[in-house]
Amino acid sequence: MATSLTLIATPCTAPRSSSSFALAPRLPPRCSNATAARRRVPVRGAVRATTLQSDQEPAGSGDSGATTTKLSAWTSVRQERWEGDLPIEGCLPPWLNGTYIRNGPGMWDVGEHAFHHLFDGYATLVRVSFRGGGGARATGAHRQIESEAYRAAVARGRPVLREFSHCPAPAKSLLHRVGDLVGLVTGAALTDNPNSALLPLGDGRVMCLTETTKRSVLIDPDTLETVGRFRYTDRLGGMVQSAHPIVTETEFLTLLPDLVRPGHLVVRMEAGSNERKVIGRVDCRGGPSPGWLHSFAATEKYVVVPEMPLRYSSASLLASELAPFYAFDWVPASGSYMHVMCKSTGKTVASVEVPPFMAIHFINAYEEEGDEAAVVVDCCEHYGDPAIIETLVLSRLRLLRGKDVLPNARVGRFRIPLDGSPFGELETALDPEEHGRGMDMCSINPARLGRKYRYAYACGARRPCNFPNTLTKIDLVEKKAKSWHEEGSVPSEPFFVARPGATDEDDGVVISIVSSDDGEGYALVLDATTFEEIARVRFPYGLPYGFHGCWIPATEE
Ligand SMILES: CC(=O)/C=C/C=C(C)/C=C/C1=C(C)CCCC1(C)C
Ligand SMILES: CC(/C=C/C=O)=C\C=C\C=O
Ligand SMILES: [Fe+2]
Repeated sequence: MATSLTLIATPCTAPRSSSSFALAPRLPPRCSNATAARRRVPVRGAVRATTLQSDQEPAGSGDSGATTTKLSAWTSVRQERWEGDLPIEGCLPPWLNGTYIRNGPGMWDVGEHAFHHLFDGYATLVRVSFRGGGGARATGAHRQIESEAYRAAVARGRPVLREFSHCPAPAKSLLHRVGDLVGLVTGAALTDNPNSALLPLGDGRVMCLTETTKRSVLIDPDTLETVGRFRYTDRLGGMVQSAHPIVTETEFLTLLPDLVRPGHLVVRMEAGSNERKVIGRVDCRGGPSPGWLHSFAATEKYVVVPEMPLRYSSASLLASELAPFYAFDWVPASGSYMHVMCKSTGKTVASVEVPPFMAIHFINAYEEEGDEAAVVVDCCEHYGDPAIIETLVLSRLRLLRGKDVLPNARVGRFRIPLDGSPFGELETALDPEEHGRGMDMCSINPARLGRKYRYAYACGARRPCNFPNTLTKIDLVEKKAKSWHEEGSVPSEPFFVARPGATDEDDGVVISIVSSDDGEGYALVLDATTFEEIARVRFPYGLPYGFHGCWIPATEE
């Protein structure tokens, strides 16, 4: 593991104590916001880079009521590559040995171009490696993923490929227009910006991907370097995929939406292989194209394929124009469905109509046996309303801090009967007031994947707010939630890491990266049982928001 500077951490101090030092980054970060000034603040002999107030923020808009904000969550923190030792406040558990990496957008500006939507940002990795116990230490790193989309944008000073909310202007010459058309039909004009999932595969490789099938990349989890392309040896084709394959030690399961003949291929790839094999195909029931499928769920025996009324817009993709929801149309009359495919036979064993739903992230699913055999599927459900997509527009995130404009969300629980009934149920798993009616960016104990489970960790809301601002532990049995909140701070997905040898479902820690109101960035470690803070590990500068994390346990030394 490369580290650039000497350690000045003071392990096992009280949480939030400031008895440790920030270190100078190898390259000082630059805030891309042209109006933001920067200064270097000496901290006990070391230096800390701080983003000063951006005038994009209206006075008095912070949810702390302050007139200024230094929050870095929605700013491009320009950091091609940074590595360093990180001071620890609090006490890391002795067993916490390994690397947490988070992927997400983090660079929303290139040249003169400023992206419009949270999902557009170029993929940015942030790593914290922990060694707990007596000689506790933590090291950090921050690096851009070198996708084709990112490299081309940096070279040309503007985005070149289609991103989530951005379509490049059509070419001027006839010859180039023909080139554009070929790019649209083949999918070559789409981004490969892999800012969604970060997947340690069963064979040790670490993959980053987005929803286009164009290119997924492999990264080095120590240096965060982009080491190459993940090349599939099959010829399954297609333009889009789920951003959240379900990965275990032995396999990689994913869904490939078919935009031509509306349906989904359910595919599996064995650990160590580069070849996806088709398990089966599910036809869509509503039209005119498959529902957006950012994630899905699976039980031990079945794969659950969701079909919601926010549907891919083929016209938007072929004409390189934005649809009402960027690449999607909201078609409520087309209905909502859930399909269940048996993993071993590829047969669809249930296909039911369900109440209208809107879900980006599925939490988990499990089988219920007996006379009323069913598949239970949980998701972060936005009350069948696609408004959440618009909530994630960057100007709204920056300008509406402290305004109560975050749409309500809940833990939606589907019950899909396996007896041939035509309808499935959708209920609210616990009173949404328990988590402030905000709910997204979830994780569970991976040992409970596809099995009956009790706890989910997610971002909830302390209102008023325009974005989820708490970390919440949901108890689906007691129907209660415990929350962590810090005024004005934006925490990212709480990621559960089990204590080695644990048998209780919540025996472990939860890690999140927080961008705080005072411009700081730190990794927060909560005790997953009590949901109390046990440590924070500070970066010497503020960090941008990010989506999803992963954990790579240290190998024995
Ligand atoms: C990060 C996240 O939650 C979602 C990202 C989705 C992306 C980048 C979607 C990209 C797409 C295009 C650029 C055009 C084709 C359709 C679609 C896959 C939505
Ligand atoms: C950040 C987010 C939704 C927040 C809703 O409250 C969705 C991110 C999706 C990418 O993985
Ligand atoms: Fe996601």
